[in-house]
Amino acid sequence: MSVHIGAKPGEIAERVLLPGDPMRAKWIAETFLEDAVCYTQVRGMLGFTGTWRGQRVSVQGSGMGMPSASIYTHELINEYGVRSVIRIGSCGALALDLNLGDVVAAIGSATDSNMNRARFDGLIDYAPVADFGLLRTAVDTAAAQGVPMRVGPILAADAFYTDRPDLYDALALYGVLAVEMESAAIYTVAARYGAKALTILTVSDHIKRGEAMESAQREQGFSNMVKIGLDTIIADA
Ligand SMILES: O=P(O)(O)O[C@H]1O[C@H](CO)[C@@H](O)[C@H]1O
Ligand SMILES: O=c1cc[nH]c(=O)[nH]1
Repeated sequence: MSVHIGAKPGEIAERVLLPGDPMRAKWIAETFLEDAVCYTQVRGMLGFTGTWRGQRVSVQGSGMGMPSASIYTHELINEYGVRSVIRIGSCGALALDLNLGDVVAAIGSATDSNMNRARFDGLIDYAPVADFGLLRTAVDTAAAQGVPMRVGPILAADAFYTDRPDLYDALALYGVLAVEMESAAIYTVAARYGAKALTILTVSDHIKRGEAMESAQREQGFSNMVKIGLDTIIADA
C-alpha cells in the first residue's frame, strides 16, 4: 500500500491512464469503463479500475505539476507493477495552426523544471521522450478512429502563469507545439523504472490567441483523446 495512492496490491491494472484532474479520472471511469471501482480517494486524487473492451485498465489522477505527477508515476510503477501509462491532459497551444479541441501527442518534452538538472547534477540536459511503441500505436489508433492527431515536441512548464511569453515564442520557432505541466517528469520516471509512457493532450487554451475552454470542458470534453488513449493502452503488449 503506497503512501499517496493507498490502494491494496492487485487493485490497479498494469495499464493506466493518467489525467491531471482527478475529476476527469472520475468522468473517464464513469463514462467509458465497465464495472469501475474507486480504489483511492487519498488527498482527493481519485483512482479507478475497470475494463475497456474486456481489458483491465485503471485511470488515476496525477495532479498539477511535475512533483505531483512524479509521485503518482513512481508509486504506480514501483508499488503496483504498472507497465504502461498514458497521460491524458489539457494544454495551451503555441503553434498557430492548432485550435481548441485539437489532439496532440508528445514525442518529446522540453522542460524548464529543475528536476532533471538535479537528477543529473546539472551536467546533462536529459531528453524525456515518449515510448515509441505506444506512440506508434496511438498514431494508428487515431487514424483508425478518424481523429486528426498532431505529433511533435511540447514544453512541460513549472508555471501555468508565466512572465516570459517570449520564451514560448522562441520555442514555437523550434517546432514546439504546446505547453503543459507534467509530461517531462512522467517520461523520465517511466524511463528510469522500465515502464512505457506517452502523453496525449487536447488543446484547451491558445496561448497566442488568448482563447480558453471553460473548466467543465476541461473535465468532461475530451472524449476523442480518451478513446485514443484507451484503445492505445489495451493494444500495448
Ligand atoms: O488538464 P491536466 O491534465 O491537469 O493538464 C494541464 O492542466 C493543468 C493546468 O491547468 C496542468 O496540470 C496542465 O498540465
Ligand atoms: O499547462 C497548461 C495547460 C493547459 N493550458 C495552458 O495554457 N497551460
